[in-house]
Amino acid sequence: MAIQHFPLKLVSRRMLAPSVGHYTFVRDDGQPLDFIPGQFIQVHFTYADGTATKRSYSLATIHDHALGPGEAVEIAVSYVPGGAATALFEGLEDGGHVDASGPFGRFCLMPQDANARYLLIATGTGVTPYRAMLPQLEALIRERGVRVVLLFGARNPEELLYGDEFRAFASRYPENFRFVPCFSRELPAADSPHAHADVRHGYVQQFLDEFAPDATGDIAYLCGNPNMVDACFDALKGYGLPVPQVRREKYVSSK
Ligand SMILES: Cc1cc2nc3c(=O)[nH]c(=O)nc-3n(C[C@H](O)[C@H](O)[C@H](O)COP(=O)(O)OP(=O)(O)OC[C@H]3O[C@@H](n4cnc5c(N)ncnc54)[C@H](O)[C@@H]3O)c2cc1C
Repeated sequence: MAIQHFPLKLVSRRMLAPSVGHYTFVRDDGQPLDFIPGQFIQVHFTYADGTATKRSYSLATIHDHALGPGEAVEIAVSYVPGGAATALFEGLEDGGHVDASGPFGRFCLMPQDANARYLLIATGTGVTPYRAMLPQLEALIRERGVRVVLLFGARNPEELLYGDEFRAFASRYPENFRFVPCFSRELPAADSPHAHADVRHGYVQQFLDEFAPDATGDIAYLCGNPNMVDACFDALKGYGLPVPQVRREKYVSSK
């Protein structure tokens, strides 16, 4: 897929969590934007001294067809205190523009994979590639009965990004899709919709053992906080998963 440079116009923004915004853009040059779920775009801007810089954002758009001109290009932006891109996104009004390029990356489901199960692991906005992948996962569940465990690390229920969507998907495919939110600080209240049997208290890497990672049947995807990605990568190697079966996307700043 050719990398392109294009303007994005902000259509709307809503808060997913106290410091995470879901931004809906459209490509504003009349061209389509195709991408493979799991890929990301880069947003280009300049620091106050005029130096050019860029930041990467995974595409969150649920991808069930190639995006035509004018169709939503969605990303989730985590606000980082003092962050340069954070300031840009916080100050952006509806109708405002950012300069973008993409799509980039290979953190994608591979058509040749014949695994029995996917272990999808994320923290924070690292869950957005898996949102984009939902239609592909649905097709794999229907076509070859693949099983999926989504281990999603958040500090508390407020930060469980797209939690309702993943829960709805899990209830549609109870035999195949397990949604396991791991709360590091605060568990949901007993009457919260997030308080289901699969909720765990702790960090995602603490719960890998429960799912018995297995080199013969599993492919793992790790996305988000670099420390989490490294910890899970080491743990999965310890279970015997070869490196090509552990795919990683670390959310590091590209200053
Ligand atoms: C492939 C890829 C995909 C990414 N996808 C997303 C995405 O979908 N959504 C998203 O929000 N981010 C994503 N990121 C991270 C994103 O590109 C930025 O790095 C992040 O938004 C911070 O940018 P900033 O300019 O606001 O902060 P910066 O100006 O880069 O950083 C300001 C300060 O905050 C620290 N910092 C930077 N990031 C974090 C953090 N996450 N937590 C705590 N402190 C931090 C820095 O070390 C620095 O001290 C992705 C990164 C990569 C490499």
